[in-house]
Amino acid sequence: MSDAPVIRGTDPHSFPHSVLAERHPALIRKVQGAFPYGPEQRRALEELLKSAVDGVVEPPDDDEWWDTWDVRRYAGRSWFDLPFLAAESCFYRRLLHAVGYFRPGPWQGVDPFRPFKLAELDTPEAAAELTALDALAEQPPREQLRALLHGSLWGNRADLGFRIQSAEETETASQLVADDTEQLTSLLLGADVLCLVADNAGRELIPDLLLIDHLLAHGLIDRAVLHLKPYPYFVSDATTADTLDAVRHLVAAEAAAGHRLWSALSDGRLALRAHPFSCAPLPYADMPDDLREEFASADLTVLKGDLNYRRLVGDRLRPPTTPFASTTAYFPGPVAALRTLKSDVIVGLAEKTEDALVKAEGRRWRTSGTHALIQVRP
Ligand SMILES: O=P(O)(O)OC[C@H]1O[C@](O)(CO)[C@@H](O)[C@@H]1O
Repeated sequence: MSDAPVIRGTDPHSFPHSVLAERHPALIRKVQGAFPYGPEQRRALEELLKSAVDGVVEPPDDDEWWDTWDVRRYAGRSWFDLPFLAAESCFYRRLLHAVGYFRPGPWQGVDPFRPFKLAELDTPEAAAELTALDALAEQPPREQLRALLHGSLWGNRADLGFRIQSAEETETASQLVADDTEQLTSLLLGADVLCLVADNAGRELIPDLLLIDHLLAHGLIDRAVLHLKPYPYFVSDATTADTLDAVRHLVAAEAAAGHRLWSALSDGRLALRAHPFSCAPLPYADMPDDLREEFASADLTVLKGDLNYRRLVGDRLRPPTTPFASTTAYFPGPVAALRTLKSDVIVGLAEKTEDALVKAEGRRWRTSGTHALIQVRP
């Protein structure tokens, strides 16, 4: 089914079009408001704003990322004509370039999204996550694991890019459209090494870290490898700096998990990775050999979030009943996806589930973030 249509934003009524035409400009405005950038950066951001709305892709000459991932070929084309995954990825690269993130100088390495990510850590929702841990300890072990998995899953709803467009945070109608929780729990209980491919910082990363801590602290796994982005990407995607912020936050909150995670990082039971491919505009099917070997050496890889899901199954409009197992057969080891639905891509649905969703909501269920899934390919 690799010839299923690639998702693009060409249709003005489509979801990708709305992301490119509305979400990206709103994000630039937010970034402009968050820092006292100098004239050069302000000019570059204004140019990007114009280009994002009605311009074309203009790769900067001094950025080799465009060559590394062969996306300079999109120069001169409308953002809306590009494959959606490439359009978004190129947009974030341009945004970082505009604020001088990669250029030697005082703004080098200053994450334009950091204020938003830090604010996430201080929300009542993040605090509630920690309070809930005490009550959880009273539950039977399998129930604890299930609750932590679901905490990590629903934490994925918390990305800032998504909330820029959908202001309301609907708690109603939340449901799993595919639920392999039992299979995932069994796989985790038999695993020594877990790879967790993180998605967002802040309110998503905290439950991810609590899950990892639980697995390590109870001896359910020996080692965890946490895959992060090497630099800011898709607004709230977690980097090493964000992970350290989250662990420091847990330590400051005097959560025992914070101290245990600190030790696990120090003694190597929790290892961090930041592979360049994590910010590539490509599906995981095209991953380089060293990353493939890394995933192959784990007993289980869990991919978090919508973007990772799109990259795992391919950013294409496949029939929703296409089996998850065959779509991910190329992945070099057991793999699981934990994702709230925030884009058109979906596979692995039962026919009656798809029918019921379409009947009740048309297409909205695909992108509203009110539905989620846990899918596993052992
Ligand atoms: O943080 P997540 O779960 O990867 O979601 C990010 C999603 O937001 C978007 O950028 C816009 O919806 C999607 O394209 C992307 O998949």
